[in-house]
Amino acid sequence: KFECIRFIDGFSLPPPSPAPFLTPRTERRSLDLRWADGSSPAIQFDKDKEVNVQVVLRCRPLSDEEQRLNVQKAISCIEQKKEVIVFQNSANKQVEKTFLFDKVFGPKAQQRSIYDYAISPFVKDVLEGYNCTVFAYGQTGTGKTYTMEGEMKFKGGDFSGDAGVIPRAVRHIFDALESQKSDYSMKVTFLELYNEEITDLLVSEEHSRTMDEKQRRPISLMEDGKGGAIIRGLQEEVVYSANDIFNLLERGSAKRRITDTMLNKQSSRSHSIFSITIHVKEVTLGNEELIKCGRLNLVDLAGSENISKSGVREVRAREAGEMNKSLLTLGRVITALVEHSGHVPYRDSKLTRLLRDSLGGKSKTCIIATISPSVLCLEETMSTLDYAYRAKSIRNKPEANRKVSKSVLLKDLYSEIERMKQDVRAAREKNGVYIPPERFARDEAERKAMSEKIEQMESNVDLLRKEALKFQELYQAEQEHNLDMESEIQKCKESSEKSKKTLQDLQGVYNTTNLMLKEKEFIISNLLQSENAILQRAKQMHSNLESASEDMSLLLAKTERQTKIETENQGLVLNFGSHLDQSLKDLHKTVIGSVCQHQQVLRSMEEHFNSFLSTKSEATRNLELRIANIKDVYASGVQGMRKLANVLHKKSLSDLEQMKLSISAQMISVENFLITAVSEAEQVLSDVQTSLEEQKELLAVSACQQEMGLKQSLVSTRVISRTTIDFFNDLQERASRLAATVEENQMERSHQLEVFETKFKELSAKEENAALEKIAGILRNLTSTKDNMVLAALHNMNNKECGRKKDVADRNG
Ligand SMILES: Nc1ncnc2c1ncn2[C@@H]1O[C@H](COP(=O)(O)OP(=O)(O)OP(=O)(O)O)[C@@H](O)[C@H]1O
Repeated sequence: KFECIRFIDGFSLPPPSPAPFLTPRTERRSLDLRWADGSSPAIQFDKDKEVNVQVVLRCRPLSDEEQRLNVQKAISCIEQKKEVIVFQNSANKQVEKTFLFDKVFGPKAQQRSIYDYAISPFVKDVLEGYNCTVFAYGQTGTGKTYTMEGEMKFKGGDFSGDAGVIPRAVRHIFDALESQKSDYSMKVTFLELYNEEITDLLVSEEHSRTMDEKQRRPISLMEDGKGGAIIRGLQEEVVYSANDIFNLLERGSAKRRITDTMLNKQSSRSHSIFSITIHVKEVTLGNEELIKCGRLNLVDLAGSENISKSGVREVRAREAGEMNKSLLTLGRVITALVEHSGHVPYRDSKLTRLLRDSLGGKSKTCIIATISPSVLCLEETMSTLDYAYRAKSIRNKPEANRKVSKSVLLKDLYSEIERMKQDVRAAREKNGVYIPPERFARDEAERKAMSEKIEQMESNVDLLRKEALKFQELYQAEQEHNLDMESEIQKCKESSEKSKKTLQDLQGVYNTTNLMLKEKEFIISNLLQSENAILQRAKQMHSNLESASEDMSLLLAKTERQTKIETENQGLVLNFGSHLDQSLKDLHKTVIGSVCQHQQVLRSMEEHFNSFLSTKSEATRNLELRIANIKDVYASGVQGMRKLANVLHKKSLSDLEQMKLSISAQMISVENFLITAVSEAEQVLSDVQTSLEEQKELLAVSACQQEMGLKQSLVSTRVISRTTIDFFNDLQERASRLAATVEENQMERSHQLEVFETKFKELSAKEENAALEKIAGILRNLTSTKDNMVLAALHNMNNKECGRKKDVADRNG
């Protein structure tokens, strides 16, 4: 009979089985193994020291087949920089995405390098009493089994260069123990998790055949009530040498379920966990013997695969679905750990229950993510890289297991032996009864209590299921309501878009009106300019008239008639000037009035537009605020629902009553939330409608005002143009009259000038003749005077000559 062995204090390690120095023979026993015990009284070194899960990436080379088909590579590994670059084609562009890991191994990396870097340090930690886990994760056919197991044929106890992590770790552990020269014992387990069922890979065919039905209990995973898991019925094999382990490995791995898929000829369809547990004896100063215990878990996960790509059908497709399900749970656990969510869904799959201590627990963990370089596997490669990259952020708090004194271990062992002896005695003495009555009674009581508990739990589960259904319905109703709200929001958005459009149209109308007004202003300024020019001309004409009146007054002074005409003309001109002044004043007033009117219209329109715009923007702001509020309410509602789901989940495990209370409270809160959301939505709708009504009214008023303004401006423009035309007609008439008068005056003046000219000519001719006569008289007088003077001078000169001649004659003679 195989029995479970109790552990000291709920400790997470297997029981202290005899070390080589205690039991020098191989034995096989069925054991309860405890994993991931949250309450482990382990000795804590660096209690608060958290370390990240180490993530190593390995990219395999292209297979012979892929090379033959000339498949393109989409991955580049830069080992020195610990980077992986993925080349993706998106919208005819090549996009590069880079991922950074703790270590990157390219296609040429050797099995030995990976072991030396990723696993070798764990051997020392295990011998120090730590639990360590290495697991390989990746798409089907990317080299997980190759990395973890590799070549498993051991010739003469030695392995080839292709041997993977497991055989290398085994050899390393034995070498280390030998060099330490310490006493130790070692046990191994090898299990397979297939379709959520655990199979022992170390049970030999012969052994399972000899076991009767009762003895062949299925291996079950049980809660230990402290957050850990117990694998009931898993065989532990005590080993004494590396060769023992190699033999077991060959046997176990041959039993793994493999199949031929399109991606891998020997695809593992299950997750496998190979564990080595080592007890090492340590002698303290007081000569007390302590036992250290460490465990190395080596996990080869099934391939994460795309069912259509891997080409599996029917049974295999279901199998792949199960595999993906447990991997999905693993993904959710990683996400929850990375995001520090309150609830980590370890319990959702056996795989995550087994790996609990390795992810976010007290173990030291290394993940080897494997990928293919092929461009055809890009989608799965990206998913593996994302998965592995996220896992880098998981933090574990490694703790070494408590060292147990040898005496305590022996005490436990003796009590165990005693129990077994009792069993044997009972079997011998009472034919057909295999256990002592006390134990039978105790077991019966336990069984009864358990079955009661199971019944109660089942009824609880039913109730919870019903509650969950209710909440699912509530959630669906809420989702529908949210959809309605979303469509309402969409409608609101559309109406706000329409309003924006109308506003833009109005803006356009406003712009064109502005342009028109500017044109009118331009016309008015032109009119003012022409008015100024007319005024100038009038002034000029005025000055011309003044000069003409001066001329006329001159002429009037000359003739009586001229004076009369002048007076008439002056009267006419004065009359015209006053008329002209009056007309110009009228025109000026009309123009100023029209300009004022235009300006008023413009101002009122501008004010109206400004107020309309501010109201509009206020309404839009309010609308946006309300939409944001609704979104917030919606988000908080969803968050509330999520929290509610979490709370329900937790509560369902412990206290149904409390849960009911919480459910009713939550229901009230959900109801309140719904009522608030509905009233909010109604409020928003009514607000939106009122704002739309207001906008409509504003638009109608603005249109009326614009129409009135335009009509007024049209009327005033017509008045201006009519006045201007009248004024020009009047001006033309007056100008023609003035021209006629001026012509008349000119004719009169030219006649007067002609008369004046003839008279002047006559007078001047007379004066000229008189002057000529006078000049002739003067000249005559002057000539006679000169003649007389010449005669007198000649007489004088003759006298003087006669005198000189007399003198000369006197002297001579
Ligand atoms: N780094 C590598 N170097 C050489 N060959 C490799 C490498 N990685 C994988 N291979 C080869 O690729 C094939 C598939 O590898 P393996 O069976 O280990 O993939 P797997 O990820 O375990 O797939 P599955 O999930 O289907 O079990 C094997 O023939 C293996 O020898």
